[in-house]
Amino acid sequence: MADVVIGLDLGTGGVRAIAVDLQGKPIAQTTRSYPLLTPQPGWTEQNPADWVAASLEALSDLTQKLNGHSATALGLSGQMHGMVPLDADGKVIRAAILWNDQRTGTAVDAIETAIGRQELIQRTGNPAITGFQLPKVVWLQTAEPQAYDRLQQILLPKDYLGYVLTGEAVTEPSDASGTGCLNLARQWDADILNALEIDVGLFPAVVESTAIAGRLKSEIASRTGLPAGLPVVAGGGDNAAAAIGLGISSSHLNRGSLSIGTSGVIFVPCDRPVPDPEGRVHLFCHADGGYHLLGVTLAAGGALRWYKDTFASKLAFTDLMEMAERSLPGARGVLFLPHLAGERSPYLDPDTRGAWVNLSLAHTQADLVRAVLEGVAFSLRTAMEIVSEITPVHQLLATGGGARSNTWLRILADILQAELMAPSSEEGAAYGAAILAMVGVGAHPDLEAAFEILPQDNKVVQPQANPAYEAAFKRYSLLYEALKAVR
Ligand SMILES: Nc1ncnc2c1ncn2[C@@H]1O[C@H](COP(=O)(O)OP(=O)(O)O)[C@@H](O)[C@H]1O
Ligand SMILES: O=C(CO)[C@@H](O)[C@H](O)COP(=O)(O)O
Repeated sequence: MADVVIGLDLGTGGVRAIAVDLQGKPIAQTTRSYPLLTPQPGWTEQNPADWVAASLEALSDLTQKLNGHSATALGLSGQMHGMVPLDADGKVIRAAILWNDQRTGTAVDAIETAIGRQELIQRTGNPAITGFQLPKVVWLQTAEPQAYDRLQQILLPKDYLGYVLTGEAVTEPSDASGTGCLNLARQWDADILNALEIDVGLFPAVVESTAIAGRLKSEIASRTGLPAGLPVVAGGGDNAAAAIGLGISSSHLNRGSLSIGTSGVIFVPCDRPVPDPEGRVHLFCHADGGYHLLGVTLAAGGALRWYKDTFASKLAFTDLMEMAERSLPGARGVLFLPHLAGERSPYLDPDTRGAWVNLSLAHTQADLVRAVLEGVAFSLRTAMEIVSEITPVHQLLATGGGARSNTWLRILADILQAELMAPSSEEGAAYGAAILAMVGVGAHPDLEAAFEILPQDNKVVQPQANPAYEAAFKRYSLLYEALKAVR
């Protein structure tokens, strides 16, 4: 039977593992979920042990579905910006703090005071941002000094999993650039770290995204059914990996991606590092050696999951989509500000919160849930307008759990006024991780060659003009400032 390559994405809601043959065809996939911990308002954490258990279960389950195919490599992707603190024995010191945690506002102020906002943007592409890893390290220094004193290594979520799988601790530029202390030359910025009295030795070596990070340990092989010594490729942060899986690279400009995961993301590749001077959207390294801009809505799919868990726990996401169809474009006047976890683009405000406005006795659940879908789209349109000031984008390939819904894709296309292309099978970042691994082990000579095997059967959603959305977007754009007064 043919060889396959495995891609594993350590997402926020759970892990997805996929086996892909060398012609790009998905052969099997598995998922496992794990809990999101919120020990205090605005805090989000996960236990790395839960990631490891779920990943090993998913890999073992996947191995049993290979039907004679043999795995020849494993590529990694995962949620960005998390902090996994390890002691001298490589043991986890405390729960991981995640990308959408908002406890580090004071640390952000301290970093910008020490370095300067514009200096940070010029060096790293971004200002200090609460969800990034560096503010978490600064927070640990003062809030948990005993833990900080034990610190010997700081890893990102997917890189911690790679460390467990191979014993090697490395990272790669697309994820590392989301820490806030990797400079645009793809090196840890010693000046920034020295100014904050943080030892640069705490951070792992940076290898290329297609580099072999290590080889599967025999104890992991016995627990998963994968071969000992299997090459594990460094991979990419979830958005860069998802973009690679869609063939989005710095050598094909004006074609970006739209991811509706827990977060909502507009990803636009660029061939040179041009930051937003106000830092309203991110500039990160891409997994192809180039760069990309990223507009982020922190609670996108996460806002819909919140709605489901809070108001409709017995319904499936598909039921909620049908419900939204029973309302009208513009949600019959109801607006939703999706700032349930604070917000990144464009406000960089950890303290902003979500809201429904313009409710009346005539409104129904259908209007409320549609307003959530439209509010996420309005938020992403705000980010896309900023990204387009720097590099125009005409086409977006859609990925993430939300891209499974034709209802949400239609709303997104009409509000973003962009042509959306959705792959027939929504594999997301895990698929891109498999593509990176194929290049890493030489199954394809480079990414351009690997892009030739990507599925082309995308569903196209052309934007339709809708005055209701244009009027609603004008009102939506006033909400953030209007609601500041009532916090
Ligand atoms: N059938 C669906 N229709 C609409 N939205 C969906 C559907 N399935 C999942 N979602 C949305 O996708 C989100 C999960 O997307 P995913 O890419 O798996 O997230 P993550 O990588 O953050 O774990 C869910 O929170 C939900 O909001
Ligand atoms: O913070 C960002 C990007 O800057 C998020 O994209 C996280 O990487 C989480 O991704 P999802 O779990 O929402 O896919």
